[in-house]
Amino acid sequence: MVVPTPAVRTKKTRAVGIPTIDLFSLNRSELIVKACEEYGFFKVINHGVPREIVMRMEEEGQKFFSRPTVEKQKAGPATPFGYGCKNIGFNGDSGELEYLLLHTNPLSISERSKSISTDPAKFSEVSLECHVALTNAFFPINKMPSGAANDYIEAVKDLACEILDLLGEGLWLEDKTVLSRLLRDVQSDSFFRFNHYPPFKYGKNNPWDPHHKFQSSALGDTKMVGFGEHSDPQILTILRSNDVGGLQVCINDGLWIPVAPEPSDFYVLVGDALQISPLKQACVKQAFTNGRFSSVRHRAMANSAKPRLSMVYFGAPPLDSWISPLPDMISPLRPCLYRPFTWDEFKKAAYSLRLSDCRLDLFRSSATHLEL
Ligand SMILES: C=C1C[C@]23C[C@@]1(O)CC[C@H]2[C@@]12CC[C@H](O)[C@@](C)(C(=O)O1)[C@H]2[C@@H]3C(=O)O
Ligand SMILES: O=C(O)CCC(=O)C(=O)O
Ligand SMILES: [Fe+2]
Repeated sequence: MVVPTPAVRTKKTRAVGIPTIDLFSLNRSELIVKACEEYGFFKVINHGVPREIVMRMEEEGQKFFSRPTVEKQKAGPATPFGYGCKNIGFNGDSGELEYLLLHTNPLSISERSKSISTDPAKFSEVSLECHVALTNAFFPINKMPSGAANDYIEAVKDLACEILDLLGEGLWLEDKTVLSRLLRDVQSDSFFRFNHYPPFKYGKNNPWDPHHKFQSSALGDTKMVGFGEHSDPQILTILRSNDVGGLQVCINDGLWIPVAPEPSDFYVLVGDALQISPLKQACVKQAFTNGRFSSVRHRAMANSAKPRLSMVYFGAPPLDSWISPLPDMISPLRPCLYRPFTWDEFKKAAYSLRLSDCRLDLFRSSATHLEL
């Protein structure tokens, strides 16, 4: 049997033309706006998230997924939070992966950590001050929670907020922090997800086997879907993985681009709630930006001989927040494309649909709906 070498794999998965934003650069806000408009996807370097925080979180993920299945199942089933294996959501989607989906509220993580780790405090320790702050309507939080998960989530939330503020600057919004405030809100409905894709096994019934009828000429062409095609419903996603590839993004309506794994960097994905670019595609997905940006469709393949571990932060507003185009994004030439809706309403719609469905189509305002 001819087993493709890792060198072939690396070449086949090298990313083409994905924008990289250096957060130290002077023109970063314009570049971020351009990347959001053109791709809805970009890589950030010089992001300021300490490596130690990332490595501690990765270690926690590795430890969890290497536990016996019965132990992992104690953190499940994912309804939607907790441990899930192969089943994604509630409507029959499945994939080649196992995952841990968490709400980012520190108290909720702390509660869950008891079934996730043999050392829950290391995974998520909430300080007394933080506990008081979170349970008191009149916080400020001046003492950060500690524990790998809290530290990681705080760090990537700060990164997401910095990017949203730069976006606000690049869009010349009157209030540049209007979006980041939603993520910083103590009631924010943001999620965190660990995805663990198993290594692809050589052998029978394997498309890499030369005798298999689906055998592909090159490893990169093999279709073993880990996490199927979708857009993320939230405002902004911050994704980081280990050094194993698999992520692909869809650009120009149908062209799938493999994204090179970059364990020291982060990838940023525009979610449905941020999207803009009006009437560009049949499946329009835009909200705050009234169609100027498009949420990026992406998927993750499970083609690698090594397990892939991704750590994904989904920045979302509080459930009762209204999602409607920002006033700066509406003009006589760019009329409001969507009826206003709450994040709660949108999430309910998302959970009633399949992974690959275009949820924002349900919220188009009646006038623009007729145009399609
Ligand atoms: C099939 C589904 C899983 C999902 C909820 C949904 O009904 C449609 C959106 C899916 C998604 C994609 C991005 C995130 O991974 C996720 C947590 C989210 O907010 O929307 C998942 C949902 C899930 O796995 O629960
Ligand atoms: O694992 C990945 O790289 C992608 C995961 C993803 O798209 C998600 O969790 O929503
Ligand atoms: Fe996603």
